[in-house]
Amino acid sequence: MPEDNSYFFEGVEKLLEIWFSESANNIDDLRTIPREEWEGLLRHVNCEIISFSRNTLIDAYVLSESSMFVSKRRLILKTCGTTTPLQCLEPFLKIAKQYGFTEICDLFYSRKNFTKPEVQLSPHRGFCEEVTYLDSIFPEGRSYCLGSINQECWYLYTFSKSEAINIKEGPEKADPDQTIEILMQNLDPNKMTIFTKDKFSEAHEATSNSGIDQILPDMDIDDFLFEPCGYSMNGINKKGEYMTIHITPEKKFSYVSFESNVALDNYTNLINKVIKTFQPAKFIVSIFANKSSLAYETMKDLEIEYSKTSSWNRTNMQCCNFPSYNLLFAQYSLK
Ligand SMILES: C[S@+](CC[C@H](N)C(=O)[O-])C[C@H]1O[C@@H](n2cnc3c(N)ncnc32)[C@H](O)[C@@H]1O
Repeated sequence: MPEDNSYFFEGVEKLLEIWFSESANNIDDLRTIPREEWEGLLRHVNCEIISFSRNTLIDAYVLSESSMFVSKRRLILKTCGTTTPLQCLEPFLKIAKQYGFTEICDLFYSRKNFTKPEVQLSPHRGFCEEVTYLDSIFPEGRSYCLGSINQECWYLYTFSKSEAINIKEGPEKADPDQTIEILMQNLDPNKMTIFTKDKFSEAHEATSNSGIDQILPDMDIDDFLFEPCGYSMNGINKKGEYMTIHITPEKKFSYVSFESNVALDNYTNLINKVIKTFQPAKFIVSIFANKSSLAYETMKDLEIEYSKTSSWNRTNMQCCNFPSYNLLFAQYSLK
């Protein structure tokens, strides 16, 4: 790993998820947007495609800074470092329109607080700047901060068409949707050496040695090991679900993120598996579920309060009810 004392990499990602309403003819598909268009959009973000995988339901891109997933009417763009994902929003909406998608039904932009906000580029130099930028496109959008504003927190901006037109019950027949994110910091240095070129020359060796391939075993994995260290993977399964893991192993600013939209009625086992695999000293969990999701009812009672004999302290827990989604946010640190 780099010995240079001044080197810093911001592992914390900016996560943008956009859902379009079904197009007029019902057959338009974001996956028909050609690769050159995506490459052009990613130039606005300051990152590039380094690997690609797909199945019949989802296209998955590993990026130089994290990942992008494209399905029929949903885009997920997750980028770390000093990337500028909001810079591609307007050009993307223009391109999506040319491919039949004129109306956004849900938009989520979220991120944890940065370790070094001062190195970020506009419009990401602070959450207020990000909100001002998003509000200029979505005057009906709303912004939130969960956790502690003066310590660790997680920012969220949402826009929902049902909210904008004041339909209190939300969309009647939305596709089931849920997303779990686990953002981990201060990781076990021994575990982190797995994600260096000193230890393994091939990404698949790091994937199997760490146990990443056992977290959700039905996923087809596309993985990448950076020089001299750093790791990214996308997994996709036949149901069109995805998982993605990104690892910044450097001891001074270690960070790992796990994200998936796998449908489960209870996420406790998955959270336990992820935590065991990476052994962080602190982490936050967020779970979104819409009304059609298996998780919608159960997540309110989700018991991610580890037993008294475990080594985890839950330092925060908040639940929010949005018009069409429930959100659970919890923060843990070692006792
Ligand atoms: C892109 S990866 C994963 C980032 C992810 N957001 C995370 O969870 O940390 C970042 C790690 O790869 C390393 N790295 C090495 N070469 C890189 C490159 N060309 N671009 C981005 N990161 C690189 C960084 O130092 C860092 O440890």
